[in-house]
Amino acid sequence: MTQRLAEIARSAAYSAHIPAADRPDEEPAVHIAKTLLEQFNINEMEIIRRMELLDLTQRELDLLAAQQPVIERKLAYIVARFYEKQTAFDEIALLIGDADTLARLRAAQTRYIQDLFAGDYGHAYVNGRLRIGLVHKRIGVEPKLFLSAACTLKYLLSEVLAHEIEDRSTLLDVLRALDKLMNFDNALVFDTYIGTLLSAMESAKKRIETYAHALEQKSKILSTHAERDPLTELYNKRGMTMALTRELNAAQRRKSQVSLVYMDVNKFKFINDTFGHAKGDEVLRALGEAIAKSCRSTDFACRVGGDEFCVILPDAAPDVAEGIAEKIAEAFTALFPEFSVAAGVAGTGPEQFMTESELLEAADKAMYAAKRAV
Ligand SMILES: Nc1nc2c(ncn2[C@@H]2O[C@H](COP(=O)(O)OP(=O)(O)OP(=O)(O)O)[C@@H](O)[C@H]2O)c(=O)[nH]1
Repeated sequence: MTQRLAEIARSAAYSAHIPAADRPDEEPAVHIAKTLLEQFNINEMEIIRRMELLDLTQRELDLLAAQQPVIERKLAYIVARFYEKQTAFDEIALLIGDADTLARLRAAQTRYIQDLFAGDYGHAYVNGRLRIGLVHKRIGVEPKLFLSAACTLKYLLSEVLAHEIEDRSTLLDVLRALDKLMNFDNALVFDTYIGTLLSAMESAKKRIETYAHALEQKSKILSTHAERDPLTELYNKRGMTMALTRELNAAQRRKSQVSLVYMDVNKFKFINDTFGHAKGDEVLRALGEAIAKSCRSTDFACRVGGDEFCVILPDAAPDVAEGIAEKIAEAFTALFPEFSVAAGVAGTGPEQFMTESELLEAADKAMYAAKRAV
C-alpha cells in the first residue's frame, strides 16, 4: 500500500478503535445531522476499497496531480468547449435553462476539473462527488445525461493531455489513471443518486402507509355507523341481523342457547299524534337507554325499526330473557308512568335450532300475544 493510502487506512483503524460514544464528531442518528459520507457509509476504508477495486494506485493519483499545471493553463478552454458541446444537445440546454445557471455550472465544473488534478482524493473530494449525485437527483438530471457530460469531459481532458504530454508511455499512464478516477467519481455519483431515489421511495411508502391506516380507521367508523341507529345508538336492523346470524352459528358450535326479547311501545302512534314527534323521539331514546342499561355487555340491544326493539341474549335461556324484559319494562314505566311497552320472548338451542327469521317471528308473535292480553 502506498504512503497516502496507508495514512488513510491508519486513520480509519484509529477511529474504528474508539467507542462510538467517545468519538467527538459522532453525530446522532438523525438523517439531517449526518454528513453525506456518513449517510452513505463511506469511511476511509471504503474509499481505499473502492480505489483497490478499480486498481487505482497512489502512483497513478500522483501522476494525475503532476498534470495540474497543464490543466490549469487550459482550464478556461476546457470549460468553454465542454459547455459548447453539452448545450448542443437540446435536452441539456433546456435543463440548464438560463445564463445564471450556466454561470453557476461553469464555476462548479471548473472546480471539479481542478479537483481531479489537485492530488487530494480524501474526504472532501469524495463528499464533493456525493453532493453532485444528490444535486443531479434533486434537479432531475437523468443518469444518461450525467454520463454524457462525464464522457464529454473525459474526451476534452484526454485531448488536452494528448496535446501536452509528449512521452507516449506517460500519456497512456495518465489517461488510464484519469479513466479510473472518473469511474471512481461516477460510482459515487450513482450511489448518491440511487440512495436519494430509495429514500424518496421509502418516505412515499411511509406516507402511503399512514394514509392507508387513516382510511382503515375511517372505514371502521363508517361500518360502525352503518350498523347503528342514529336516534338510540343501538344496533339497527342490519347490525341486529349480522349479530343474530353470528350468535346463532356460535351457539350451534358451542351447543348453547340464544334467546330473543322483542318489544315495542304500546300505542306509540297515539303518543306521536297527541304529544308530537319530538316527544315520540324522546320516548324511543328513553326506551333505548332502558334496554342498554338492562342487558349485559355480551348482549345486543337493537332498534329494528319504528317503535320496535329487540335484545339478542347469547348463552341465555328464555326465562332469563323474560327477567330482562321485565327489568326493561319497569325502567321504562318508571320514566313514563302513563306509557307502557309490550314484550315477547323466544329461545332456541342447545340441541335444535331455529333460523334467524323463525326466532324473530316467534319472539314477535309472543309480543303480539302479550299485547293482546293487556
Ligand atoms: N317519533 C318517532 N316516530 C316514529 C319513528 N319511526 C316510526 N315512528 C312512528 O311510530 C309509529 C308506529 O305505529 P304502530 O306501528 O302503529 O305502533 P303503535 O301505535 O305502537 O301500535 P301498537 O304497536 O299496536 O300499540 C308510526 O306512527 C310511525 O310513524 C321515529 O323515529 N320517531
